[in-house]
Amino acid sequence: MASIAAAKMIVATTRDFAGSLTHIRPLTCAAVAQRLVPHPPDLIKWVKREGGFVHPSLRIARSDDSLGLDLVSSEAIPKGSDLIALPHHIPLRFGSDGADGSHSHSVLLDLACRVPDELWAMRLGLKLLQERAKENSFWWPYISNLPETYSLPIFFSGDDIKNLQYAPVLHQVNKRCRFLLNFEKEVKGVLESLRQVDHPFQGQEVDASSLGWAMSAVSSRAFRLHGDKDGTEGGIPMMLPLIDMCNHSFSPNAQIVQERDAVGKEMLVVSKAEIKQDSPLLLNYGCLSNDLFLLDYGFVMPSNPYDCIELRYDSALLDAASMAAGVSSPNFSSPAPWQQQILSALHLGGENSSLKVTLGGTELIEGRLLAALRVLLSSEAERVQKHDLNILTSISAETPVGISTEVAAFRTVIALCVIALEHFPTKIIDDESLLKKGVSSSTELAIQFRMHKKSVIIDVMRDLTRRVRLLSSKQNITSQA
Ligand SMILES: C[S@@+](CC[C@H](N)C(=O)[O-])C[C@H]1O[C@@H](n2cnc3c(N)ncnc32)[C@H](O)[C@@H]1O
Repeated sequence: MASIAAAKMIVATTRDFAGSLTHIRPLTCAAVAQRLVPHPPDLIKWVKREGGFVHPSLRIARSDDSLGLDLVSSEAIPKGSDLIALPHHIPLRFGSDGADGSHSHSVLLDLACRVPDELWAMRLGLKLLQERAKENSFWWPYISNLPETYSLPIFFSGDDIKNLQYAPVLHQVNKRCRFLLNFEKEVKGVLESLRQVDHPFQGQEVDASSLGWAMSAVSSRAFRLHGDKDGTEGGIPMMLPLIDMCNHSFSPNAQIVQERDAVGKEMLVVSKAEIKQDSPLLLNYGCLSNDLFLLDYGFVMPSNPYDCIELRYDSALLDAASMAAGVSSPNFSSPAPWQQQILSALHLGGENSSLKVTLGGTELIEGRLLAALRVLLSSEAERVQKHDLNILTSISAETPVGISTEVAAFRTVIALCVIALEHFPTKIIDDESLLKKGVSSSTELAIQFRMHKKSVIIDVMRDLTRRVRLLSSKQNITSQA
């Protein structure tokens, strides 16, 4: 696969690049938590010098849980306290300090326009690379404190990409690697004919590894907050120096708020619970699946309530699963016209269909899949048609088309889970013994990722088995009465 070769190439050249754009000090040692330079300037002092506020008991420290660096409080801080305030000129945005009408800025804009929307991090990454290359960049005290390398899967070896064992994420990794290789060519094509004065990267070479570094720095650290014109530009990505030293938790003790001051927006971090002495400040990066945590941030969350597995709605697969579950003559492949109509309304058939469905996460069974199962496993058109889609898609709507159809639907999903588990080349027990043997950090991350995916499937099976038992006993009581 070209993409895996790309990933290997990126791994091989990341360090070379880190040296090539470091104009202030050479990369002779990466001992200080592998930051871009060995002894970067004090970020807290820089923020204060620039007019920001940093709570006096905060300091940057090496995380106790090996999560890189974090921000720790040396004393207890009450709930509702201001912790950090960044004046509007400190965040690094695509437009910051660059909309100067210069040719180099329009070259940067032209390159940014070639990046697909879904890879928005690369756009801000171009700005970050520009500032990294610029001598006397205002943001150098921040940039020099960024990690030198990232644990995102685009930097994994080919074997570790395969070790993920999960097709939707393998697909995404390959897509991103392919993009970086193609974009390298495009960027080189644009830059080769430029005069030094128009060159957005001060004449320095940019390749797939430097682009990958910048894209990863942004995807793992940028926050998508409102722009200057409230509401109209929601979700503008910005890098927030110092604030981005906070690690992630689903039970955060701090949150970001934006406040308007005389000159623009101020970014504030306030405590949303008491910060205990010697505890890290924790922000919630979002209610994300492990796919996104891995692809964008390079870590996975154990017992992640938002993690799920993706499946394709495939009638032949559903027929097979249903038969394996003991459902007699399922007709997913040959729905009646009234069933076909509901499938179209669910976008699981006909034009504009979107066949990706999920299991696990907060929904247990994606509503569209549940509705399709309820509809296709029932032969009672009238009974089904009297419900609207809100009811048919809701797992908390109790057996809207009857207990036996509900049981058949849940059994079919359990069989789907068995099929999904069989697709993984290893079992959790094999993964555990691999981890015990000791493996590289990227192999460990890949193995943890696939173990969590398998746990999601097993949890769905457990939950549905419990529901089937409950429904079956209800059915027995009703038939005995
Ligand atoms: C915004 S930065 C936080 C500061 C970072 N620890 C550092 O050393 O610069 C996000 C990165 O921190 C790490 N991280 C944050 N929260 C984590 C968590 N809950 N588990 C594992 N790694 C985490 C990941 O490497 C992630 O890409």
